[in-house]
This record gives sequence, structure tokens and C-alpha cells, in this order.
Amino acid sequence: MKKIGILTSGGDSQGMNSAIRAVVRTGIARGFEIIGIKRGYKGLMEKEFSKLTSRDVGDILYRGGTFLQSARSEEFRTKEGQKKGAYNLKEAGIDTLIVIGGDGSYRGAAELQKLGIKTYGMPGTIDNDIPLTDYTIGFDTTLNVVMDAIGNLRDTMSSHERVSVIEVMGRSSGDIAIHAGIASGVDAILVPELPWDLKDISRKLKEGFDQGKTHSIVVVAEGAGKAEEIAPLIHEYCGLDTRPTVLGHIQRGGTPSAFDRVFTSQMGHKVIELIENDIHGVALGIEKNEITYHSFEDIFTADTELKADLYQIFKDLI
Ligand SMILES: Nc1ncnc2c1ncn2[C@@H]1O[C@H](COP(=O)(O)OP(=O)(O)O)[C@@H](O)[C@H]1O
Ligand SMILES: O=P(O)(O)OC[C@H]1O[C@](O)(COP(=O)(O)O)[C@@H](O)[C@@H]1O
Repeated sequence: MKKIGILTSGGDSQGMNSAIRAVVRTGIARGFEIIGIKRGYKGLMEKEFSKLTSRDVGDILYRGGTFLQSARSEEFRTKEGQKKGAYNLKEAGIDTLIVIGGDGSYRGAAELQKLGIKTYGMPGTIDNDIPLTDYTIGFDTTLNVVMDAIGNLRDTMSSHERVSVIEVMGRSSGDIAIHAGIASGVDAILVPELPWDLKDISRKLKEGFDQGKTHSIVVVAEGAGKAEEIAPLIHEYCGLDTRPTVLGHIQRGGTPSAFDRVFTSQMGHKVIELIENDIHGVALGIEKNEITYHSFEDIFTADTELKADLYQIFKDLI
């Protein structure tokens, strides 16, 4: 019976469990054996393999995180580590591997493809920073978590007439900040992809308070700066009382949204179809509401989309 390996790698994201469940259940129904690999490429190095049954993936659909767990592996970054990974898979009779993770995980999968393993990627990162997919796994859930947190902060900031400076995740992407910022009607959004002028922002915040506002919210993507540094600067520039909040890993938890559950189920189903058709060396995505796939090479060379149009909408709405 053909064996298919599956692992989750890099930062976990809400919906990974749903994707694993869909792969296991569809795969078994089509006559494949699904082998779960624990702790991403780290577990691949250490041969942490075990066969997954339909029952093993019961009760995980609505849980955040990944029951296969995730890790980062320095050993796997090396050529020797990658050869060891391919060897460990072949030794266990696994010639096909599904990797759920972000850009780094995709790079590892592409290396394994060159070493004779048929690999597949699924975009598992809350940051939404994988090209050729409109959404990544967990992004939608994270937006809802951030939106709730901003709502809570707004309540208390309003009572005390303060400015809340909220740092959200996104090492090199402003997607969480822009989407959550628009959804929450915030006053300023700082992202790594676009320039910003803190003195100008501070002046506008002050104008708002002078016109009767009782609170203001500034969202900062972590790749653009630190809330702990930006909050005192705003105070220095305009005199308003400010408070920094780093949302941190709270954003990566929580039960997956309906959107994240449904599209990961579709992707898990689709990847088994690709395996049956012997199409490999590709990563899946969702584009215009359709599950699509592209070669790793196309993903690595695609332009990283700047969300300038969405940012412009935000500017027009404040
Ligand atoms: N350029 C690369 N080549 C091969 N493997 C890589 C590469 N970059 C990252 N990896 C592997 O993928 C793992 C996850 O990558 P990382 O960048 O931490 O997360 P993500 O996949 O979420 O971007 C790393 O720990 C490493 O083992
Ligand atoms: O949990 P860690 O290892 O501190 O990683 C934090 C990072 O995880 C992320 O949420 C997502 O990163 P990945 O692309 O590795 O999934 C980043 O925005 C953040 O900088």
C-alpha cells in the first residue's frame, strides 16, 4: 500500500489540524496509508513516524495548534540533514510527503523533491505571506482573535482617554495589521512594506482628541516596529497618554474559524487527488475561492504582493 507522510512545520496555525484530518480521512478512503511525522523536520531527522487512523484524527477539527506538533530544525537546513530526511523517508517506504508550513518549510520540501521525494506544500502560517494564495491557514482565525483583543482594549482606553498601541504578529508582512486594522476601524496602521511618519500620525491623533475622541488605536506589525518603543514616542510627539500591548502568541491560538476549517478540508481533499494523478512538487492555495496549486519554483519567484490597495482603502476610511 502506498505510504504518504505528513508533517507540520514552522509556526503552528489554526486549521492545521483540519488539514491533517482531511488528508488522513480522504487518503484512507482512497486506499493510501498515512504516516504522521511528529515535530516537523525535527521528527523527520529522528524518525518519529506513526501510522494514522481515521480515529486518530477524531476530535481535532475544532482545536487550534497541531496535534502532530511543530518545530524548527537546524539540522534539516543543511544538505546532509536533507539527505538524511530523504533517506529516512525512503527507508520507511514513504515516497510522498505533505508539508504544512510557511516559506522555510516550503524551501525544505523543494529540496526533498530534488532528492526524489514527491512533495506537496500547504500554506500553514498566520502571517498570510505566501505568494499565489489569497489566504494562508490560520490567517482568518487570527484576524478574529486580534479584532476581539482590539475591542477589549478600546473599552478601557476610552474610559481613560488613552492611545492604545497594539503590536500584532507579522515578521515581514503587514497583512494581519492591515486586515485587522480595517476590521476594527483603527486610527493608524504601521506595516513593514510601506513608509510611515510617526510625527504626522501623532499630530493626527492629537487632532482627533481635540475634536472630542476619547481613545485612539494604533496597530503595529512586529516587522515594522515595537509597541514598547512606539508608544512613548507618540507621547513625546503629541503629549497623549499611550499604552503599548503586545498580543504575541495569543494570536496563534483559538478554535479555527469556519473559513479556516472549510478551506483546509478542501485542500486536504485536493492534495490526495493530486497524489492520485501523480502531480507533485507543488503547493496548494486558495485563489478566487478555488483550490489551486503551483510549483514551488513559481511560488519562490512570484512577486510578494504589496497590499497597497487595501491600505489605500484604510486611509480613505479614517
Ligand atoms: N532555505 C531552507 N532550506 C531548507 N530547509 C529550510 C530552509 N528554511 C527553513 N527550512 C526548514 O524549515 C523549518 C521551518 O522554517 P521556518 O522559516 O522557521 O518556518 P516557516 O515554514 O513557517 O517559514 C526550519 O526549521 C528548517 O528546518
Ligand atoms: O513562535 P515563534 O517561534 O516565536 O515565532 C513567532 C513568529 O511566528 C509567526 O507568527 C509566523 O511565523 P511562520 O511564518 O514561521 O509561521 C511570525 O509572525 C512570528 O514572528
